[in-house]
Amino acid sequence: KFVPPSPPKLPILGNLHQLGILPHSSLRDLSSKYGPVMLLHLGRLPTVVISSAEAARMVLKNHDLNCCTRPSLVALGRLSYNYLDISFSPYGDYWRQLRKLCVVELFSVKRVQSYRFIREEEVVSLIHSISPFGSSSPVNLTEKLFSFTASIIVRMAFGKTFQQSGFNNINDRFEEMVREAMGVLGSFSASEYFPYVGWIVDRLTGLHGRIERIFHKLDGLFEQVIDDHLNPGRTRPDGHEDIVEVLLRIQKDGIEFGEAPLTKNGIKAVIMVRLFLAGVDTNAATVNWAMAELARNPRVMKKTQDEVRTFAGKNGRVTEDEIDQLQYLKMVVKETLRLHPPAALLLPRETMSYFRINGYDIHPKTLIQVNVWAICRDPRYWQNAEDFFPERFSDSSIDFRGQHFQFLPFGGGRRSCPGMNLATRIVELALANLLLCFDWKIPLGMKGKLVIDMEEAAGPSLTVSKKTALHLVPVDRRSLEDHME
Ligand code: HEM
Repeated sequence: KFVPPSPPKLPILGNLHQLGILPHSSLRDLSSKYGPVMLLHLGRLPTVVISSAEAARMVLKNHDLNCCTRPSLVALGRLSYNYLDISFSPYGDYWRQLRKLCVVELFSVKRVQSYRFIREEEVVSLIHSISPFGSSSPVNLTEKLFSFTASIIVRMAFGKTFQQSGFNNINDRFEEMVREAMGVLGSFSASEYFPYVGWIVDRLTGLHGRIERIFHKLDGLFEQVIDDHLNPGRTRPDGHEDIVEVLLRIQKDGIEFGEAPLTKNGIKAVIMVRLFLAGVDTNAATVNWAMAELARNPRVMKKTQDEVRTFAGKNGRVTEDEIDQLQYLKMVVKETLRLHPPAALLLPRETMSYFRINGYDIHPKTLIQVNVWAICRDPRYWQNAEDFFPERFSDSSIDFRGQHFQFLPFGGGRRSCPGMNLATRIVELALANLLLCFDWKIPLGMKGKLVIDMEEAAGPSLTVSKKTALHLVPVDRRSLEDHME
């Protein structure tokens, strides 16, 4: 028997106490001692943590089929209507059908292209919201970016903004709802880890109540949206088939998902988990980290701005057509995803059958976490790994499409992210326009210094975000130019 190395564990808790407040970082430290294939016991759950590109290749390529199901975790189960969503559904016919739906319908090149006008309109609103009159006080970019990505996803999914849908009150609470949901999804639920008694702990810590509360809030919203779509007098403000419409059409066509047509809960699960919980926060966090890195790296900021201002934005805005000219900006996005992959440990997988990695036995029903955050900062693959240096991608074929195992911000294999194209379009467009329209300054901090805190937010969440909101001072280029004329 060849069991992967494990750190010493406590009775009952196993290694849970060693995860710390930033599990990806604690796991990197542990793996430097116990190796790239390490076995932890999270309560009763055996978990293999992968921390090298070679081992990631084994898991996501060579043995992808052995470990491409997802574990049935409590919070994931509730928020995905009992695993009816694509990301958390077990591997099988239902998942395969949903995955096909994503590739062919929801995130196909054509569909993503058809929502281009939404992204371009929302980027204009973002720019207006930052500086309508060229004022130069600090803005909370984190907040603005969240509203920006949320508006895009809401319009793609529902065909309308919250205001147009008559849900004015939702807009303000939406960020809170998404954060709450991401929090419970990333929480360690005791029911998972401790058989028989775990559920009592979850009730005592309030996790059970939090899951139920957030589930009902979001469920009520989606119920209203679906009813609204079923109203025969409904008009399309955006003039395009939105995602709820696509899902209702597929349901009506009676296409089988597993053994039955898509149910209403299935529709809600797809909108809930995939669009809202994965589409909003990940994109917002990426643009936010990119702006934070640029603000503290003036050389890179200037070089990116020069490129954007030379090759794009002749009409005052960068359009999606122009993005392909912006090769350096694309490297900036890659470098951001390398240092700050929003899903630091990917989404958990579970093994379905026995296999071996590096000579170690991996048994069925083992949780697999790939620490892409650690791999992306590993000096064995990256020179000056902690530095923000986009040029490292200039003469390199490395990309994030799942074939380069040292760089997997979107995962790899069968369960890799199908929203990758949409995500990169949103991120690149936002960044290009923020850099075209404004120069950015760091506000003076409490101690009179120009500093940006790059700490990661502790606590449970599926997305690694910046701990403190990013405040920057926008200097409106157009007002500067007007002033000079
Ligand atoms: C910067 C933005 C994003 C990042 C970094 C990201 C990253 C990821 C990662 C790491 C996974 C898990 C891969 C694995 O387990 O191997 C994933 C899964 C997934 N992502 Fe994304 N994602 C992003 C944006 C989006 C968007 C915008 C959508 C759609 C609106 C989306 C849809 C999905 C879906 C459906 C899955 C589940 C796939 C499955 O289990 O079969 N993602 N994503």
